Amino acid sequence: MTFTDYLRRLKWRFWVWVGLYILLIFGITGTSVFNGNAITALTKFNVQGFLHAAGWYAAATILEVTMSVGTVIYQYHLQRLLDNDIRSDIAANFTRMTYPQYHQRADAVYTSWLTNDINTLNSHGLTFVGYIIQASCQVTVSVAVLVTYHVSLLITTAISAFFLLTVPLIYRQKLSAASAKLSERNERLTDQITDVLEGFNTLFMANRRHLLVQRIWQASDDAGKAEFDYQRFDMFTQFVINVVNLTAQLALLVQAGLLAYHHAIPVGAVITIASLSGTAFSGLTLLSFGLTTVKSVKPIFAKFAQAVVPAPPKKQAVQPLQGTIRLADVTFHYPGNNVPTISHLNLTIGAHQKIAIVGPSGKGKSTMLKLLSAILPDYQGQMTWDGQDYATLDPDTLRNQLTYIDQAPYIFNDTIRFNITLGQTVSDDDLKHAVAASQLADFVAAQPQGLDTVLAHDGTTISGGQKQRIALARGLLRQSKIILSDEGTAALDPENAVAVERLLVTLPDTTLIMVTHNLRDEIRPALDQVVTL
Ligand SMILES: Nc1ncnc2c1ncn2[C@@H]1O[C@H](COP(=O)(O)OP(=O)(O)OP(=O)(O)O)[C@@H](O)[C@H]1O
Repeated sequence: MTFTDYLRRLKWRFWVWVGLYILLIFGITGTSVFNGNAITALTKFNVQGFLHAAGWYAAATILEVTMSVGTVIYQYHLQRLLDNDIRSDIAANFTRMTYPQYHQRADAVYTSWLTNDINTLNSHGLTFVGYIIQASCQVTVSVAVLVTYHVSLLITTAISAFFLLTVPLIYRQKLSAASAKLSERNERLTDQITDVLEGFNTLFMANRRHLLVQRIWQASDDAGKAEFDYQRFDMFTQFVINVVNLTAQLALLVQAGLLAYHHAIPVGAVITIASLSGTAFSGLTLLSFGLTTVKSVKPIFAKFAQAVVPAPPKKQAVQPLQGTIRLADVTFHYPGNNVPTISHLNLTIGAHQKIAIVGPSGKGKSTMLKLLSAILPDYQGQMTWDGQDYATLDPDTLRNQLTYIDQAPYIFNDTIRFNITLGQTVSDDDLKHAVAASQLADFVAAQPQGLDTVLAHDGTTISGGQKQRIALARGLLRQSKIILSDEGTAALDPENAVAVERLLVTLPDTTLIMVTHNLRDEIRPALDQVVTL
């Protein structure tokens, strides 16, 4: 999608905006014409004509003032629609990305796209589209009116217009490059600020808080340099355009004066021509500047377009597991890692089996759960689900069969209810059951608004164990028949951990694959397999 495509999506609204600009230009041109007419009437001592022109002048001024506000208010209305459109397209693209595709970039980069880049699109894109519309109407109407005074004025206007529109082309490339650099530096600014702020607790405990200032200053200075470079080119382009503009206005004023001196036009017309030439050339300046600036947002759309992933091909829907999941000679490398994380792994997991995966840190236990969840598709060897190759199965429907209880569950800045249901509509009974089974009932009862209590971003106001229990409740609520638990009880006290693990290993008709560093004696007898990586 390009910027023009998004403007097309505004349909009739865009033309309403153009209409408001046309009315604005009628107002601006009207004030120039009636101002001149009033002076011409005065030079002829025609009081009635003077008052008549003054009346029209007042009407044109009211139109100008009203429309100059109306066009801006309407622009903000369009901006809201455009921003929603662009942001939801970017977000829709995230939903099509595979897990590795999404994680190619840091979250802060995406934040920058959705905030900094959208702000740039508003300030350099839509605002300047407004200027282009205004300028195009302004130039057309004022030149048309100018020509009615004397046709020779057209020649001076045409020559000046040529220079005004071509000179900035020299700087267009540089401006585009500066805009691309600015966008990239803004990404880095957001990335570095997010990184250092999220490390606040670590820096606080290590008494290294001064790093906050150092890192934020450095990131700010880098982004500031890029902004400075952009504005430097922008202002230089404006300066050159303004010089040509003022020279052209001066030429037209001299020409109008000479025409009046030779009685080719009335004296009052000199005022109108001076004012109209100001309007026409400031219009051309705006047009020239607007075209250059709007082009500078192109790299932002090019960047978004590069990240677009096509809708995945339709694959076979996954049915509940009846037989086995099999891994045959599976090897997996993370991109850029020299050694494989998983090497020639063979494993059979029967439906309803309870399995523990143990092994030293960094051996690939979590990676194995990710392979089983079909979020890491680039492995060698073969994985099958009831005999069907994972590669032929639709990963979304496969994940519908699973619950993944994460090592470090994410808590949204939303209610406890949302954090458990993730927006799914569930019955109160099911919710209560999931809360009780994950040992959360006391915690919920102690909250001021119970399930409707809002939790802080990333659960900074609750304990690690409480986060894990919320993740467990999420999992139990899904009632899926396969549970993958990645150290899902590691943050719980031994008593609660045993209670939760006991619940997991006794869930009927459920397959459990549990990664653990602490295989408890109370749990071991209930397991069908212990796999050591
Ligand atoms: N996204 C990634 N990109 C590159 N390497 C990764 C990525 N995730 C994990 N690794 C590497 O893969 C290896 C296995 O990681 P994994 O998290 O699967 O280990 P683990 O056995 O679960 O460890 P732990 O018991 O400490 O949780 C590690 O060496 C890790 O550095």
